[in-house]
Amino acid sequence: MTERRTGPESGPLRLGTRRSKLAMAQSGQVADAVSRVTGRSVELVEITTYGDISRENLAQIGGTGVFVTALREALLRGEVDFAVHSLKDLPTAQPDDLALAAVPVREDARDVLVARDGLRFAELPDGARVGTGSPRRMAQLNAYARCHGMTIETAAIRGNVDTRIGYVRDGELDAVVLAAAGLSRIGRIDEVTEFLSVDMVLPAPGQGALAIECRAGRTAQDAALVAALAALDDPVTRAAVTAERSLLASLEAGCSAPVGALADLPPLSAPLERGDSQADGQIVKEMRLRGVVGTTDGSTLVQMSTTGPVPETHDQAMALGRELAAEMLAKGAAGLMGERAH
Ligand SMILES: NCc1[nH]cc(CCC(=O)O)c1CC(=O)O
Repeated sequence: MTERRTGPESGPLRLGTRRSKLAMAQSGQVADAVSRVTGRSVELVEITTYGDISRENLAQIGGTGVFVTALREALLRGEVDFAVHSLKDLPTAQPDDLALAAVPVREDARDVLVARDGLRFAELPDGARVGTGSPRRMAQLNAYARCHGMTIETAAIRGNVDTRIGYVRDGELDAVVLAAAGLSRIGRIDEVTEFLSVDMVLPAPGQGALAIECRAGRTAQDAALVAALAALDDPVTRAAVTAERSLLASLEAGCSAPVGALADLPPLSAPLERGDSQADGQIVKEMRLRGVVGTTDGSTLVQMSTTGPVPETHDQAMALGRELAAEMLAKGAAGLMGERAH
């Protein structure tokens, strides 16, 4: 932009961000991308959220939205122009006055193990203490352990990524489980001792994806920003995370419930491209949605998947999630979520 004007439409865009190292890293990356597509400079505005100051266990404070509410309030008060969230931390219901302007290309969605002595999960000794505060991770790790004759003890931890890895470095725990995307964004991906296969641990709905949120276009300026940010949207990632979150919402589970979900383009037989299949001579892109619900002790898991054409609209993506949820509920999924804290 060469023309200089005064007023909010020409000054720097203000990006509301949490202060954690992970939030600052992902906000910094998005800030660069936003300046590239809008031609405007982006200024980071630090905001403290309840999730950052509370010492309570996430499951106890309710999970959904603790990291997000303060950022949204700053948006609605007009103190910032947009915010970047880890998509997995967003409540499934989208408020009318805010727009999910872009879901950029997803990073590695997997969970990873950071263990002492370079150990993989299957190499952990009996009684190993594995840190994770996530009922979803506990359920799937405990189920894997039971299946393979291992005994592990899960320890509910929380805190930022550095703090969690610290429990392994100082010998308090044998291993911790984290999201690959988080480690990669703060430059600590080299410390991973195993990338956990999604057949072993399905990630949280939306894991590895970011959400760029701004005010819904009530004013011309807001509408212009929504339109400009759309350049950073990846339709396949958006369809995948929409289906995953629809599954979560249809299971009526909060983000701290033991629900894993992943939608991707499944590999099919050569010579077709990844994610393609042939029907009546036509190439049809397919998306596979996998879901899991379990008890945290891993004694019962309901794990199912469904495949359909890659959703082209929001409603189609929502339908994919709803359909899988209905099948999972028919197999008893609801009874496994009774451990929710609220
Ligand atoms: N629950 C906290 C949180 N929110 C997003 C990430 C990582 C980044 C992502 O999943 O996109 C993490 C840390 C973790 O689960 O290890």
